[in-house]
Amino acid sequence: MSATVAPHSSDSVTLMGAGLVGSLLALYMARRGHSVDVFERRPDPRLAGPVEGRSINLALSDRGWRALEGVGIGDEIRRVAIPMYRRVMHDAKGQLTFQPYGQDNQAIYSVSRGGLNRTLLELAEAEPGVTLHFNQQCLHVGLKERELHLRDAATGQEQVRPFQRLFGTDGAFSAVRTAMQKTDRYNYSQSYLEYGYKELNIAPAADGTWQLEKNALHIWPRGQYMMIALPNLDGSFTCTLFFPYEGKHSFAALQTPAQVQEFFAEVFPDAAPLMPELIEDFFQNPTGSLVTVRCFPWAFDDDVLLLGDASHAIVPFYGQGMNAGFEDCTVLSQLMDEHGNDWHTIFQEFQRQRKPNADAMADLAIYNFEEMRDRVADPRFLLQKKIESKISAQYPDQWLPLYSQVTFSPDTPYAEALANGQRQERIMRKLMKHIEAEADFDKPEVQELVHHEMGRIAD
Ligand SMILES: Cc1cc2nc3c(=O)[nH]c(=O)nc-3n(C[C@H](O)[C@H](O)[C@H](O)COP(=O)(O)OP(=O)(O)OC[C@H]3O[C@@H](n4cnc5c(N)ncnc54)[C@H](O)[C@@H]3O)c2cc1C
Ligand SMILES: NC(=O)C1=CN([C@@H]2O[C@H](COP(=O)(O)OP(=O)(O)OC[C@H]3O[C@@H](n4cnc5c(N)ncnc54)[C@H](OP(=O)(O)O)[C@@H]3O)[C@@H](O)[C@H]2O)C=CC1
Ligand SMILES: Nc1ccccc1C(=O)C[C@H](N)C(=O)O
Repeated sequence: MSATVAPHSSDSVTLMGAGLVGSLLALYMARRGHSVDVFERRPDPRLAGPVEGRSINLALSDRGWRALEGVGIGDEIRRVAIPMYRRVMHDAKGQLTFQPYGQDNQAIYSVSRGGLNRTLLELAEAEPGVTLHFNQQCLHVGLKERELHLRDAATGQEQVRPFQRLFGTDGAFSAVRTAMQKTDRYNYSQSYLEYGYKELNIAPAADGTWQLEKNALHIWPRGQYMMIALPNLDGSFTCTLFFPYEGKHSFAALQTPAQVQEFFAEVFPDAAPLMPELIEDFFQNPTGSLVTVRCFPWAFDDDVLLLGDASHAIVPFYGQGMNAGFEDCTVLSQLMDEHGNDWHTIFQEFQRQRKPNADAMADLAIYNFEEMRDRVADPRFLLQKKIESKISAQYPDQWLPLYSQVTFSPDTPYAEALANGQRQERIMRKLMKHIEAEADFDKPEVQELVHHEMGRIAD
């Protein structure tokens, strides 16, 4: 798709945060002819090199692709993205089972966070009217005065700058949101899981190839915890251990190199030999916390709007946080097409449309953690998924699995996907009482029940 959107105006806009959403939004705004100033607390990642131990790669799916294609950069990113067609589950004996994500050619894509961010910044900076200001930490926002209080992280120098219209894309711990939280009747909640995450690494083989199936997302489901691995272009995999902070199997219980080595050899026996730097990684990489942030409103007057994690930080288990933030950019752009310079309507409509979807995605993300760490190890669950894909093949217009609605259906709002998924789950529970094997799907009583339920969905 080609670069889009005719400019409507040349308002001056300010973005706080040049992460994934901020750098994409800068491109969207610049392509509309706005002059754009972007402030970012970190140094320019194009000069600083990769930051170790911080979500190295991400799963990009259709909502994200749509937003990238909206500014004409889908193909460029696709060239460096690795398709993952299925889950591969590793049991405690190293035996494998498989679960496809969708139809034959459907995949989620592993992309480098740093690479994607750098590409977006490069493209944004090449647009006329875009100025990137790195090492600029927002200390405070004067909402009523329309002032930014910034500190230069390199020199320590502080400055106050006016803004005309501000977009808060400064992530889960947003300073722009902090300012809004101090306004009257502001709703805010944050909820931490009792789990943390640690990024580890599976090395490439000596010839630079992948030591596990390349085009898959790998899961070691262990009931109360799990490890996952996503492929990188250099033949390595980035693994993430999602693990309780406290308890028998927990970060607290693994204090010495010997304890870590022994634990991995026992519970991840096929992965441990592929992780030569396990001990260094485990003790040097930080343990990240996992938080869901909900807040409302997202707009302050017609002057300030939150997007991305700043307004809806979710736990990472569906691989949708960035995708949802990119979808924010798509929706905002559509609203700008519809309403021109009427920022009041744009901001109000944006938060009205997006808030229920962000809330639904937050719930789905928590739900997927249980599925990934526990249910995928259950043969009944995998059987249910096979039966569900048979229903979907038989009734393609009436039944799309929840995972596909979230991941491969950018026209289906998250809230609608969640509601459909809950209804489907109720039907599957009824059906599975009659099913012991895949072939049972063709039994007359099962077919009759499926037919009956489809009739009710259609009504
Ligand atoms: C372990 C993990 C795995 C994940 N995996 C996936 C995945 O597979 N797929 C997916 O879609 N999502 C995933 N996510 C979620 C994804 O990382 C986020 O949703 C996404 O990064 C949000 O983008 P953002 O631009 O809103 O925030 P960020 O990417 O965090 O960007 C915010 C930017 O603002 C800057 N900033 C912060 N505070 C200030 C300040 N005071 N002043 C100036 N600048 C500031 C930050 O330095 C940063 O550059 C994952 C998250 C985690 C933690
Ligand atoms: N939903 C979730 O569970 C999580 C989401 N994320 C998202 O992932 C993306 C990348 O994150 P990453 O680069 O690793 O970010 P970091 O974890 O490096 O966080 C960036 C900054 O946020 C502040 N911060 C970090 N953790 C906390 C906390 N628990 N409470 C208050 N402030 C905190 C710190 O600021 P300072 O140094 O000033 O204290 C830190 O330097 C971001 O989008 C973030 O929004 C990140 C972690 C968890
Ligand atoms: N990127 C992630 C990061 C952390 C945890 C999960 C993911 C996933 O993408 C999971 C995938 N959507 C799945 O359902 O198998």
